[in-house]
Amino acid sequence: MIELEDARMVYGANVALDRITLTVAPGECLAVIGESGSGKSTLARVMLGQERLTSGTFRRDGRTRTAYVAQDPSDSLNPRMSVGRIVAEPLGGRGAAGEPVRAALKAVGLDDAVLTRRPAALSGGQQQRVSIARALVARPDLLVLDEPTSALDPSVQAQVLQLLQDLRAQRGLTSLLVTHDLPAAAYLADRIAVLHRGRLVEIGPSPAIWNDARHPYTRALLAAAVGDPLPEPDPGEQACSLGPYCTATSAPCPAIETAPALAEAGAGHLVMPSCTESRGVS
Ligand SMILES: Nc1ncnc2c1ncn2[C@@H]1O[C@H](COP(=O)(O)OP(=O)(O)OP(=O)(O)O)[C@@H](O)[C@H]1O
Repeated sequence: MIELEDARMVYGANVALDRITLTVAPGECLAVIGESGSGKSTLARVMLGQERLTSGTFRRDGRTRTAYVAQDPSDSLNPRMSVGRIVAEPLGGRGAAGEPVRAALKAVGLDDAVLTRRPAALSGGQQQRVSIARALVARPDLLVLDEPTSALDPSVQAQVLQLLQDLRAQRGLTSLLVTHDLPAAAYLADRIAVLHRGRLVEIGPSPAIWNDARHPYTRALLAAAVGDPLPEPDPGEQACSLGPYCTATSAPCPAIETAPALAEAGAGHLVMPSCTESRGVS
């Protein structure tokens, strides 16, 4: 179990994470979605143990092995190294043509012919498969995927998502998927956490978020994902400034600043209160 409790990360005047409480259960894929600047990458770095929280608690077993798949394989793969050496990196660079490397390549659908090739000789989809093989080779306990398909052609994105889904099923991987791609999150993840300006505004099982999103910000993300116009605000349910239709006169909406943090509860579907609820207006 990996847990964040009341986590805050502050960089100067920027609050990247604000009172985040959530868990990732063994074998679970938790997706974290939100726009650019919402705090997703910061959360990923904390989960990888690369950064310490400003306040709050991060708990995971000290022996947890983590691995990371970056957004753009052309940036993350060393162009001067062979595929075999790249995949062997987490093993200390040993065994570039050894069995673990071959097995990792096989698991991502690549054969031994790629072992001696340089990344530039491969397609974008094959390069991302190489970075997934590198992440898997040392059998991590937690895999962090940062926008793993967004640098790929749309036709290849579906194949890589399918691969990740197959790997989850075969290996029972525990993973954190960071993305702004809500359909990808709904496809791959068991649960989705929605971040806005560092705050957790909604969290729940993927089908609940996809079919029954409650927070106006999540609804706006969904509408954008499927190319619909933004949903009309419901006058009976006033949004907060985190949604597109808050009528608060100051931004960010003071109601949101003081809204209680969501205390994530297992498989439950939790939503940050709207403005009116937060202000106690009936
Ligand atoms: N090292 C840092 N120093 C200063 N500010 C930072 C740092 N890292 C993140 N931030 C700020 O924290 C906030 C959250 O950034 P973060 O990169 O986590 O968001 P994100 O959702 O991952 O965005 P993107 O999708 O663009 O990567 C932003 O306001 C960002 O400018």
